[in-house]
Amino acid sequence: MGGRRLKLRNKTAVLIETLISLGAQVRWAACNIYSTQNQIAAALAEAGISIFAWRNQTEEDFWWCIDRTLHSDNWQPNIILDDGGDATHRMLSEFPTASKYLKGVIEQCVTGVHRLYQLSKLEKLLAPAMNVYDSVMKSKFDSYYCCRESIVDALKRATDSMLGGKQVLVCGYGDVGKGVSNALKAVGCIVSVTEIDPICAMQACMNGHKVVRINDVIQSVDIIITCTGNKNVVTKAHMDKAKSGCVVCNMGHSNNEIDLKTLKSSKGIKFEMVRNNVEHAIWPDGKRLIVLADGQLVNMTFTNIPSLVISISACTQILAAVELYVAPSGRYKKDVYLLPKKMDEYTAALHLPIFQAKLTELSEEQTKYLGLNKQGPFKPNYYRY
Ligand SMILES: NC(=O)c1ccc[n+]([C@@H]2O[C@H](COP(=O)([O-])OP(=O)(O)OC[C@H]3O[C@@H](n4cnc5c(N)ncnc54)[C@H](O)[C@@H]3O)[C@@H](O)[C@H]2O)c1
Repeated sequence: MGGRRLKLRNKTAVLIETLISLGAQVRWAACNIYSTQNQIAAALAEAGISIFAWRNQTEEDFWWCIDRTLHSDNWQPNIILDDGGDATHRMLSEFPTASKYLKGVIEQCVTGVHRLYQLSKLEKLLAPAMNVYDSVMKSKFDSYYCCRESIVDALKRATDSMLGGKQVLVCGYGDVGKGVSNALKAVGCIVSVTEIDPICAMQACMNGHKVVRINDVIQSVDIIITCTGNKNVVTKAHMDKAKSGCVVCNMGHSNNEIDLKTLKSSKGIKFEMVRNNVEHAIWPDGKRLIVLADGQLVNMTFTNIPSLVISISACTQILAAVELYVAPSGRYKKDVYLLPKKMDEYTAALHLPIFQAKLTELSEEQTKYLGLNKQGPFKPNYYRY
């Protein structure tokens, strides 16, 4: 099957193209294809990849798509590349016998990673699992560097408004929140941050952001962006208090960081679509909030991921998949592993030539002095980049 080229460069396309070029058979299920994914779905279909996804899926549709991907027509996947853990959990609950063919699970999202560690604690993992979300290259590029650039682009495309001088509330100051806050500050926004973790809160202070509680500032902010990976961070009660014209959007993986479900089922609040993926929520007194992308990832909805980030993510995931697939039995148990440090470094090294970057080589003397191998790994697993 190798060698087929897809016409489009998106994360899924590059991942799937590389997998098929390695001889893998691939099935893809997605939850609610975003507008930017329409073309990619068409390209995948054209290339003969089985896709189970469409827009405006119901919950039932979503599980049907995952089931077709996991177990139908004598299809037995031996590697799951998951994004959120739904496929992994479905395999466990619905098709435990099919999982005997499973050599590994690769998880790329923080929510899915949490779920993997929970399964591991209960000794319920079906196969060795690799947490690529926390690999340095994946997390820094997908979460920090990419979000730092794409939030400005997404807000501009969605609202066509000036960002300078706007009061922005960023909920969560992990890698995504850091990228978002720092980018918006750089274009002149006045950024406040909410955090539950004192270390991240201190980091926000050190970068010049005010650390606040949502209730204390909600009445005055112009833009609210959730980046927590948590649920109901912005509630209906918060939105009741927000000022008219406030933009509400989410950068986290799940669409429940903003409680739009309650808002949409509230009597008296009307929703009006003003353009693709931009809605007004209208209160009986005429107040309007601008809700972007129906609470889904705002950057993914309005912009495309840069090819460098795609390449790094795909590279990390493929290396993890190959490692679990070819590992001799016994190397990995039914547990959750981080990507071996050497592979993280290898991913970085492969991308350095793009920037004409030249690494310094350790001398023999320095190698001995630091107690390292000349070819790496250059840092211990606990090193914080
Ligand atoms: N939009 C994108 O392109 C993109 C890219 C990567 C990750 N993500 C998603 O963004 C989310 C955040 O990712 P991350 O890597 O920054 O995770 P992270 O765990 O590093 O950061 C999340 C932060 O939110 C804080 N938090 C949790 N609950 C909170 C609450 N109620 N109020 C305030 N702060 C709270 C946590 O303490 C943490 O510091 C995840 O859902 C992730 O999947 C999105």
